[in-house]
Amino acid sequence: MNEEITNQLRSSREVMEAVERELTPRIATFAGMLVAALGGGKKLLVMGNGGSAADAQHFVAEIVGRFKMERRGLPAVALTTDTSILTAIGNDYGFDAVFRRQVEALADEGDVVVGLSTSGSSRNVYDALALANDRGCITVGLLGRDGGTIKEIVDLDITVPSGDTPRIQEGHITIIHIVCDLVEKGLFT
Ligand SMILES: O=C(CO)[C@@H](O)[C@H](O)[C@H](O)[C@H](O)COP(=O)(O)O
Ligand SMILES: [Zn+2]
Repeated sequence: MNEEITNQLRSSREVMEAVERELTPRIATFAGMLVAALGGGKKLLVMGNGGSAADAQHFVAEIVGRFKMERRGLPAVALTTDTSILTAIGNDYGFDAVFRRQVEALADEGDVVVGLSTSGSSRNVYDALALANDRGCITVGLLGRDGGTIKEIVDLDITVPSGDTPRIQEGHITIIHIVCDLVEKGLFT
C-alpha cells in the first residue's frame, strides 16, 4: 500500500513540475486578464462538473471573499451552486444547457468566463463558452489531456499535461491559487 501512495505522490509532483515548465507564461496571462477585467469593473464567471464544480466554487469564494489580503470583495459567480437554477434548466432544456443559459442571463461583454474540464470536452461547458465568445467575453479553459474540443474555442487554454483526472484537478486548483494570489497583488498593492 505504501508503494501505491508513494507512486501517486510522485505522479502528482511530476505533473506540478510539468505545469511549471510548460504553463508558467499562460498562468501569467490568465492572471493579467483577470486583473485587467476585474480592475475595469467586469466580473468572473466559473463552471465545471463534479470535482471541477467544487474547484469553480473554491475559485469564486477566494475572489468574492478573500485569498490572503484584506481588500474589497470582487465580482465573481460560480454557475454550479444554485440547485433551483440547475434543476429547472436541466429539467426543462437538458443538462447540456445548465451553464449556457446562465451565461445568457449573466455574461456581459468583457467579463471573464472560465470553464474547467479535465477531458476538455464536457458539452455543457463547451456550449456555455461558445456563447460567451459570441457575447464578447474573454474565455479561458482550465483543461487536461489534449485539451479536447474546448481548447479549440477559448481565448486562452491552460491544459494540464496529464491523462489522469485527479492529477489534472490538482494542477487546476494549484493554478487557481496562484492566480488568486497574483490578482490580489495586481489589484491591491
Ligand atoms: O472529481 C472527479 C474525478 O476526480 C469527478 O467528479 C469528475 O469531476 C467528473 O467525473 C466530471 O464529470 C468530469 O468532467 P470533465 O472534467 O471531463 O469535464
Ligand atoms: Zn476529483
